[in-house]
Amino acid sequence: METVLKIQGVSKNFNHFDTVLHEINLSFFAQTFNVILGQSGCGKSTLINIMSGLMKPTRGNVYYKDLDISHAEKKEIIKLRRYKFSNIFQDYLLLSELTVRENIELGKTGRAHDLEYSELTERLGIETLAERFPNELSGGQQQRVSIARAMIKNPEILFCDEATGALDETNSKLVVDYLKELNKTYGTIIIFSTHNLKISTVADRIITMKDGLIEDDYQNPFPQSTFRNDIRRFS
Ligand SMILES: Nc1ncnc2c1ncn2[C@@H]1O[C@H](COP(=O)(O)OP(=O)(O)OP(=O)(O)O)[C@@H](O)[C@H]1O
Repeated sequence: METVLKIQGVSKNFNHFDTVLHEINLSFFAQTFNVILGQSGCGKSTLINIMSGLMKPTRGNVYYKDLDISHAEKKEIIKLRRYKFSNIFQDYLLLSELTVRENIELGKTGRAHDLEYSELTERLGIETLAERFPNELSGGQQQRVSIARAMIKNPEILFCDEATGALDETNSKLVVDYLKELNKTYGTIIIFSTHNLKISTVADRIITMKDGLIEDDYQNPFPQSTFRNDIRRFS
């Protein structure tokens, strides 16, 4: 399988002494759905931000194919983030002065493989909200708008940082099933960080983190094609 993203010896310190990631080594492969599981504070968001070129590691390297993102020029990272990478952020980051439609269309690249606004918003159950402003939406609606904005460019890698945290079971299923479909249809690499164990049922691979370290990393022998979030127990 083709390696698309490779993290080599990545550590991150905040304030010169707080080490929140310790020498992480990971590779992500084409067309895979990956879940990073771990409790709050274990370093998932920091790792996602570093992998997606939003933050520099203190030590180590992040490669997108042959490009060392951790040492690349800003303009190369901007181009990569414009066309290849997309992030769903935990705190939505919607622009308050723009409508839902304008917020979502900000994510477009203008290239042929952008997704259709109408299909995307229908799939996410937000098709009636186009003219509203973010402060007129519930938390779950805002989260789905931010998901649509990240999806619309149909990226090669979609980084999802606790992307269903504000959603009820029905809407979590809408989102996770759509992510799974994008993964199957377009080969989108999904890297989904969460503390919700249930989401890992649809993943090809499950990486668990603890205290800034990779604790476990294994293939899911039976990835589900749709998200069963009504399962209460795991065996
Ligand atoms: N900018 C920062 N400055 C200092 N410490 C930070 C900064 N960002 C994160 N941290 C610390 O790094 C550690 C990891 O945080 P991170 O947000 O990566 O964890 P997480 O696993 O994503 O948590 P959650 O699931 O709650 O989002 C935490 O102890 C946090 O307090």
